[in-house]
Amino acid sequence: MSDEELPSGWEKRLSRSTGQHYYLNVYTKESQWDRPDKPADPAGNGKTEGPDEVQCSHILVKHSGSRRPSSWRESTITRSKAEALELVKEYREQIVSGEASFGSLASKYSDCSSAKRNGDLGPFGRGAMQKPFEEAAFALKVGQISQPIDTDSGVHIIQRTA
Ligand SMILES: Cn1nc(-c2ccccc2)cc1C(=O)N[C@H](Cc1nc2ccccc2[nH]1)C(=O)O
Repeated sequence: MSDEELPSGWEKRLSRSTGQHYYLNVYTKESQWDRPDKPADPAGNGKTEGPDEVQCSHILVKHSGSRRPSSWRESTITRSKAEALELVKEYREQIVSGEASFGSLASKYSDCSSAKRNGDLGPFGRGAMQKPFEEAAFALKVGQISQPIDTDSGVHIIQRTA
């Protein structure tokens, strides 16, 4: 079945962070990686509580096992995952204690290109980011900072800003 023949109620989207396609149920805004083989259920199963979109900033510390162990800060990132986790924990402590602001540490230390915007990723919906990041982001209240989150990109802390 070609893509034009997607079952009704589904849209094919491209994930900015993974470069993979995913499928969005236009009624419930639920997303899935697998191609749907039947029409979208308008009722859904109520899983999509909470907002359609959130806005977050993050600090990403990459490591040697990251999907792309390179960033604007370092052409070849060799730190271990354990070292990345220690750094992220230190940054979180500095932010929570008031010693430093989230944006200032993101702009200096985040291995994501969003560092140029003080870590701001802009608003995003479900299906746009790697699943562990998405789940953590959508579980945050505005202003809250996550515990360290592992994705294929590295170790993150996330602050929901809207
Ligand atoms: C998802 N995304 N948005 C931006 C971004 C947004 C606003 C302004 C500039 C860059 C960069 C990225 C991105 O994938 N960056 C990757 C690292 C990365 N991997 C992520 C996984 C989840 C969320 C954010 C993430 N950032 C990179 O620079 O190697």
